[in-house]
Amino acid sequence: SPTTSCGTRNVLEEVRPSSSNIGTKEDSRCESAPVFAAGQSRRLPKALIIGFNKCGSSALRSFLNIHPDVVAPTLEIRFFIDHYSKGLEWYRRQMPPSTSRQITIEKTPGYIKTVESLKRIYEFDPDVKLLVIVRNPVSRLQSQYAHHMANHPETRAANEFPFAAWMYNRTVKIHEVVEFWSDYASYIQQAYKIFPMNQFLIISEEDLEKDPLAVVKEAEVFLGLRRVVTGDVFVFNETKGFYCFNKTHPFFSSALEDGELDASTGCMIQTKGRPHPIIEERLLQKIIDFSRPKVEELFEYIVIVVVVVVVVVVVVVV
Ligand SMILES: Nc1ncnc2c1ncn2[C@@H]1O[C@H](COP(=O)(O)OS(=O)(=O)O)[C@@H](OP(=O)(O)O)[C@H]1O
Repeated sequence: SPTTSCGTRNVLEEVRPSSSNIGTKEDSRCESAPVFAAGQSRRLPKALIIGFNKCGSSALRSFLNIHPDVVAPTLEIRFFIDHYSKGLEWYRRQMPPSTSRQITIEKTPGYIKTVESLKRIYEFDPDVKLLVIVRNPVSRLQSQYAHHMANHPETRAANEFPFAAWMYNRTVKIHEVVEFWSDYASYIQQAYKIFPMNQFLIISEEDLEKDPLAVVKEAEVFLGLRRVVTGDVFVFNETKGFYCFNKTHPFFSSALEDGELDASTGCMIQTKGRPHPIIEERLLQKIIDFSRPKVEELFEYIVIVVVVVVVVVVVVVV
């Protein structure tokens, strides 16, 4: 392994900042004089996964990262939200090394949430490609609940906090909770006001879950990558209940750099793909009813955008 200023750790260990060392003295010392493999350096992202959390954003990053022409830091760097004042050089230093043939993709689902971070991204690179992943609001709420319970084991042990209690035990009304977690449309509209529509790829978690190959192939075209990912890269894991990487595939070695991947199974780590709670019928119907207008708004908006793009293409061609 190449030697770095941090000692004898290899290049990949050296470039994976942990949440505890981002921006710390040790981190900058390690990055001040790295020795990379021939032709490698840290490069700023050409594409960003800007939304949405609990929608499969990590699996999307990890599945794109298997492409030989893609590198991606595992951590959410949150540069355009929390670290902007540290400057672009700091941001660049958080990236893994890449060759000139590779593109860097960074994932921070919170970027889509504020106009300020979107404007900063535009200033950073008006041509940057933007990936957005959305999900059925019911599953997104179940995922958020599972996340909450995993982070509050004391309530889980007491078994006193079922999904319904989590939904109702708040200062805001349940319809507001549902609307908040189903509102993809207004954030996407907000982003469309800053970037041209052709810079977005909107993906659904359901598609990623059912057919990761189709999503990765779509992304290859969108990102201008070589079309090299084939069906044998992914394999459905019955125990996990999700598609995972085929550990015998030659591309798997690049997936191993991903800190959210379980190398022994080829699947995403345990915190990705937790069991979801069963929702009692009446509450489920309420969630569906409250979320439907938001989802319809999203679909109407996406359809309008598709029609506009088709009309523009036809006009240009004619
Ligand atoms: N292949 C594969 N493997 C594992 N998990 C998968 C996969 N595809 C999609 N998902 C779904 O990703 C959900 C987690 O979403 P995020 O990564 O966006 O969550 S986070 O916001 O970063 O915490 C996660 O939600 P939970 O099931 O609630 O854990 C998964 O349902």
